[in-house]
Amino acid sequence: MTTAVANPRTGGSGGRTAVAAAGRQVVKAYGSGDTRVVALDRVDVDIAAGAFTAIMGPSGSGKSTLMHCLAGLDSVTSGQIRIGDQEITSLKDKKLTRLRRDRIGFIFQAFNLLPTLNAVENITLPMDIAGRKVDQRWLDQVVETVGLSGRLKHRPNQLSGGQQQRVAVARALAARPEIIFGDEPTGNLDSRAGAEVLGFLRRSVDELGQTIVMVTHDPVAASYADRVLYLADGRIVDEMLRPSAEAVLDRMKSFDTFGRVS
Ligand SMILES: Nc1ncnc2c1ncn2[C@@H]1O[C@H](COP(=O)(O)OP(=O)(O)OP(=O)(O)O)[C@@H](O)[C@H]1O
Repeated sequence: MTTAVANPRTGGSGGRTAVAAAGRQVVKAYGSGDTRVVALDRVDVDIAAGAFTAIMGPSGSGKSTLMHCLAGLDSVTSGQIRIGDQEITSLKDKKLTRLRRDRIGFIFQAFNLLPTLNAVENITLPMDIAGRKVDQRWLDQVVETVGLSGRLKHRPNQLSGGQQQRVAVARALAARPEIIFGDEPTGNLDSRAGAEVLGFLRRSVDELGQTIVMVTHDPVAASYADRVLYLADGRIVDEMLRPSAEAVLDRMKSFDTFGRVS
């Protein structure tokens, strides 16, 4: 597997690495006049296919906004967003909804499982809604990868938090989306359950070829990624390849110091 990546500052394609999603000169501003906040300030970014990318940065730096814009959950003020070869900023609502449904997976901090459905019904729900046939072999592989084989008939309230999050991970993987976006996907799990879920995400990249983008505050979570992008004040200010938790923590501290003295 390649972990080669593009340079977010130049927007280059990183050689032959396939790009799963890209932003060009993305600006996102909220409000107007005195209350105008520029959450993203001309961001150029390429997300490598088949790789695990973490987005980090201080609170309010624009992490969630960037993820929501890349995923087509939020509109941009100006600039372009591409999912694969599809430019999405010009798409009408209906087409965008369909693209999100068919090509993108989401894992949020709240698991968003339906309490009346068992684990496997929750996992296949998006495909059932989309009227897509479930690929049983793939489903078995995903369930095996996330270690849920013995829990498929359990409803969410019969599962631990970590198991529920694994159901949410399996739900995102099962539809074989081109790209999965996670917003603090392990944010409310204890460290052991969080490590398990991150291990599954890592395996899905290594063994299933999945592309994952994850927003996180946690250096340990970021260390599971191939590449960490650092945001500050709505700009990508740095990146780290093959990060270790210690190196990520050190980088965060240096930004912190910089932020306070500047
Ligand atoms: N709906 C909104 N209306 C107005 N301002 C917003 C809105 N959403 C976000 N912002 C502002 O945009 C900036 C970036 O917010 P964003 O949530 O992307 O940051 P973040 O890095 O994800 O923060 P955190 O780590 O605290 O979740 C912040 O200054 C925030 O106050």
